[in-house]
Formats: sequence, structure tokens, C-alpha cells
Amino acid sequence: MLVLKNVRYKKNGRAILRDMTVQFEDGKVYAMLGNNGVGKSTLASIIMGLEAYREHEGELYLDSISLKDLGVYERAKLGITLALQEPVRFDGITVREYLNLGGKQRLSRDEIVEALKLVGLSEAYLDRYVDATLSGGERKRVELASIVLLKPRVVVLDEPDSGIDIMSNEMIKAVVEKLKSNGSTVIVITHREEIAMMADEAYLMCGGRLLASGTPQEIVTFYKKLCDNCNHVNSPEDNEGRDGESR
Ligand SMILES: Nc1ncnc2c1ncn2[C@@H]1O[C@H](COP(=O)(O)OP(=O)(O)OP(=O)(O)O)[C@@H](O)[C@H]1O
Repeated sequence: MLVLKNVRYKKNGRAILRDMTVQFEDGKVYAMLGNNGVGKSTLASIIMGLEAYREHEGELYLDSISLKDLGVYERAKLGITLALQEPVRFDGITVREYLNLGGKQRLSRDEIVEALKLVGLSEAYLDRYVDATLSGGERKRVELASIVLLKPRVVVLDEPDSGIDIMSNEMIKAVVEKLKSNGSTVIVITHREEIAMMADEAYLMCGGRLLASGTPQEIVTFYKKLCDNCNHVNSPEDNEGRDGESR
């Protein structure tokens, strides 16, 4: 189980995450919803232990292991993975090589082709380079295939649909289902209702806090009702929210 206990994160005196306590159980899929700037990607970066986000308050545990002093490499070794919003780019590395990077042993061609198929890419992509010659959407798909092959313990997908056409919700669903069937804990950050609905549980984030939790249907309804016309400011100019003041 991944546990966050009283996690707070400040940047330049501004509270970005405020007292987040949450438990992500093994093998479950979670959707994190919330408007732009509420702290979703920050939460993802803190879970992964990205260098710029190591200076936070509160505790993170994977089972009984404290993640506090562990960097990205050590967390990756424990099976924690993050797919950022921006699609991956690795100049000079082919799709086949990239998909083989994370595994303990070399994957067979069939395994790789199967993962590519899952994300809607043919084997013609095997020898393409993971660089700007692939479209953003294609690189996103390749990244999703790599995560499926990696079989992570915990994966945070930060807007896996970004750059992916709306017709491909089924592909993302297939990826999430595959991860779940492999036993991964999946935390999906999304604005898209169809993607949120794939989760077992959902959370609504607002102003660096978890505002509500429930079924995806409940949270999507709540999100639409509450956040659609909300003037709640999450931008850095938001002085009101400095230093953990509650609102
Ligand atoms: N390193 C940083 N320096 C300054 N401000 C930061 C930093 N990291 C995050 N922020 C600010 O914290 C707030 C939360 O950012 P975050 O990227 O977590 O939002 P988000 O919920 O993922 O938004 P979106 O839906 O637009 O991706 C934003 O106002 C952002 O500008």
C-alpha cells in the first residue's frame, strides 16, 4: 500500500499541497480529478521523488518502507513509476530498444509487438526512433506500452490522454485494465470523464487538498457541479493561500 501522511509542499512561500493524507491500496485504480493548477502533477512528482519536489513535509510509505530519503532511482527500484504529461522523447533510441530498457531480462519480439498492439501501434514502429519523428501521440502510446511491459508496483499516469485523440479512450482503458490485471496500483490524473470512470475510486483535488473521495461517478458529478464555474484561484498570484492558511 502507498501511504501519504500529512504531505505539504511549498514553493516560494506558496502552499501548493496542503496536508494531504491518502492511502492507495494495492491493485486498485484511482482517478485524481481537479482543475488546472490544483496540485495534481505536484502530487505525482512527490510520489516519484523527483529532485525538485523532495523538500516537502509529511511522510510517504510503500508498505512499511519510508520513501522520505529515497530518490527517483531507489523508488523506481521499488517499482514506482511516473508517466509525465509530456510524452517521452529519447533521441537515438528505437522503439524496440526503449521498450526493452526497463525490463530485468530482454523481452521477446512477440511480447513487444503485443504491447504495441495494445496501444494501437503496429510492428512497423519497432525500428522507428523515439524522437521528434514520432508524433506526440505516438510517443505517448510508446510510453504507455513501456509501462505495461514494466509491470510496475505503483504507476502514476499524469493525463495519459494528453495528446491522444478522444477516440482512443478504449486504448487507454485497455492499458489501465492490463496494468490492473498485472497487479499494479494505478493513479490516473485526468480531466476526462471517460478515463475517470475506469477507476475503482476517485478523488477531487482543490487548492492543494483532497476535497472529496468516492466512486468515479460521484466525484465526476461533484467535479462538474462544483468546479465547472468555480472562480477558486489556483494560480501563483493566489496570496490568500500562502503558508497553509485554510480557506
Ligand atoms: N517548481 C515549481 N515552482 C513554482 N510553482 C510551481 C512549481 N511546481 C508547481 N508549481 C505551481 O503549483 C501549482 C500546481 O501545479 P500542478 O502542476 O501540480 O497543477 P495540476 O493540478 O497538475 O494542473 P494541470 O491540470 O494544469 O496540469 C501551479 O500553480 C504551479 O504553477
